Amino acid sequence: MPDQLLEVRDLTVSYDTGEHPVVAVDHVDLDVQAGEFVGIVGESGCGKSTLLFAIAQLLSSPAAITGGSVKFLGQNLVTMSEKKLAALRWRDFSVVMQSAMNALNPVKSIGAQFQDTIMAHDEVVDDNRPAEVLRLVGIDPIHLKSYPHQLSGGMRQRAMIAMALLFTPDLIIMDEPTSALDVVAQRSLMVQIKELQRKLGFAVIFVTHDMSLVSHFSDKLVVMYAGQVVEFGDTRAVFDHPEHPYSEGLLDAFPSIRGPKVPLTGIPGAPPNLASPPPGCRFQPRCPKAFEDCPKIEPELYQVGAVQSRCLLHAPSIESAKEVS
Ligand SMILES: Nc1ncnc2c1ncn2[C@@H]1O[C@H](COP(=O)(O)OP(=O)(O)OP(=O)(O)O)[C@@H](O)[C@H]1O
Repeated sequence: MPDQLLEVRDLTVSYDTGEHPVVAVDHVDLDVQAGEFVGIVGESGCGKSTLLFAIAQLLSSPAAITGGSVKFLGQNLVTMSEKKLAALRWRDFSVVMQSAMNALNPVKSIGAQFQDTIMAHDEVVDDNRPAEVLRLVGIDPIHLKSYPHQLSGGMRQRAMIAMALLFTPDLIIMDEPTSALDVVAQRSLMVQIKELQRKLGFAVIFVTHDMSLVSHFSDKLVVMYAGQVVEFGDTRAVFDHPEHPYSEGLLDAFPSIRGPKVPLTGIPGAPPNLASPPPGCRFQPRCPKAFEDCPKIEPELYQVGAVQSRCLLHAPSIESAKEVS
């Protein structure tokens, strides 16, 4: 398998809401290598879920991809027929969304739902595979006969992850899979996802609000703000030395579990309305480091050491940034 699994380029998604379309994903680039764990963080409404849905080609009206490409193992999913996509989904990449109760069919047993997924693909699957994947996520295969309501919230999320593993995909896309669980169940599910990832070698794209989860589990970190990637790099590098003032604000807004106790400082104000984002840098109205050029120039992602940051403070020169803008 080639190292480069996913290559997202210039991806733009709009919600057509009439006069002013909401551009929820704005020219996003993202690379995921085989076996990598990529976390995506950002405040509510910054476009994280829309980005995941766009990557998986699961958007529905009024949302639509208005530009860019999503190459998975070299094939552009944006222009692919629904039939080809259906063959790839679950087999080569799978998706686990926020609430398993909504994703699972309440009137079918877990086993029947696994069979439906298997039947939808022309793959030969060992009869024992459903039991095997349930065991992998720590559920007794006896529960193949159970209905979703007979399982706890944590077990339902595990069952969804088991389903996502049926064909041992190369990539699993997860949208806050642990958010409905209590903190202890969250952590144990994350540890299990990480162990499975190490064992089976799949890559993960993981959206969360929880900075402590990404700090422990993801290799790479994407920080989104107002539909754009504002910082990208190795998780450790971003946590140790955030280069974008928004990342800094996000990190300062979360308590450190083991570090010294420091007062938490939130980010003042609220994210902008994406139908009419502020001019220049989208974060400038809330940014403690904003200066006079920030409302005038749209920053690009600039390389700063090992990370990329969309902040004019990192532009090689304001003159060159002006030219691009
Ligand atoms: N059906 C819709 N019509 C119009 N705008 C929408 C619609 N759904 C989402 N949006 C807008 O798209 C933007 C991105 O939403 P999205 O759900 O992707 O953000 P998010 O970062 O995943 O938020 P959360 O963390 O709360 O799940 C938001 O500003 C939201 O207002």
